[in-house]
Amino acid sequence: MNEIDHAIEVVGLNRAFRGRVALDAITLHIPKGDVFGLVGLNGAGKTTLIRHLIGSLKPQSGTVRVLGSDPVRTPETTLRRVGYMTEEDSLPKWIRVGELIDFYRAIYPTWDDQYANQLCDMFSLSRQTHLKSLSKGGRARAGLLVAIAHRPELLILDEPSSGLDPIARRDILEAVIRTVNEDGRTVLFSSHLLDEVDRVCDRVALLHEGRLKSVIRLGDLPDQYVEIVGVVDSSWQRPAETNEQFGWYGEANEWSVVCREGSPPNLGEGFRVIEQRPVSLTRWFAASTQTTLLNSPNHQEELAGHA
Ligand SMILES: Nc1ncnc2c1ncn2[C@@H]1O[C@H](COP(=O)(O)OP(=O)(O)OP(=O)(O)O)[C@@H](O)[C@H]1O
Repeated sequence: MNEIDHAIEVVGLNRAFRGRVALDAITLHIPKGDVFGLVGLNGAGKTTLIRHLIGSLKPQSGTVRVLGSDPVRTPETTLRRVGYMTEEDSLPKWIRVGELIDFYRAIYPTWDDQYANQLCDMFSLSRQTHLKSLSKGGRARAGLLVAIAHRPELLILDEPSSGLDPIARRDILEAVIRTVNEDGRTVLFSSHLLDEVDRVCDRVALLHEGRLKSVIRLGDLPDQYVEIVGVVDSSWQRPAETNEQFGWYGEANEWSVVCREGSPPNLGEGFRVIEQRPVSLTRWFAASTQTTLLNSPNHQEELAGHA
């Protein structure tokens, strides 16, 4: 693919904070028109990557192109074509919804008044309401409104669901899908809520400890991976993890492992297969980040949090 086909092109991006690596040689191409998910455990580097995309961090090495341009060198022209919403409740609380809309309207030449009004109705927002009198979820809706009412070519959502109830989350997802469906726009969606990611994304990138561990097309997950579940006897020793077979998970005498389809698994002596099942995004995520999960005393809670 050439440059024109990608909304985001990151090549060899490195970033360290005070000598500590946060992004390690990230190379990632996100095709135009995709709804693209970014997942990873806390501290994996998702927000740091996104901050490079919106030009708030300059690459220490490597290159970042957003809609074909460098967001650090040409922020005005690049960022006008981008919508961005962060997990932080960062909008000024003293402002009214209407004033917030007028402010963003002045920035973006492509602002769509009719669409903004529709979004106000959809998100039950009144222009007169002060942001401080809205709930956290209400302010998140206002943040989403001003991120998408200029119909950006690329919408970047960093944990847009934090603080939202499930109904509000659905609103956000529907708005995301609507935005994308129009004219092949691109969405980059960072989230810990894997069921949401599963529902809306075409492709998912997994960041792990600052590295890009995998990029998968969600539709390919059932064809590419299988989970093998079995019971083990006392002689069984857990085989080493490989690129083809990873994410051993279990306790006592019942264990499972995620395997790439087509590669014969090495399950070890004393493992009796009781089931083969498709791999869910949550299980794939847990398997791919297994080192951390197994090492963490709270790995069950982490799994539950990502379910
Ligand atoms: N401004 C900063 N100064 C120092 N360290 C930072 C800074 N920003 C991020 N980091 C570190 O970089 C690493 C990646 O952080 P980042 O916020 O990108 O992770 P994340 O995947 O977005 O995490 P979360 O899911 O918790 O939001 C972490 O170790 C974090 O502590």
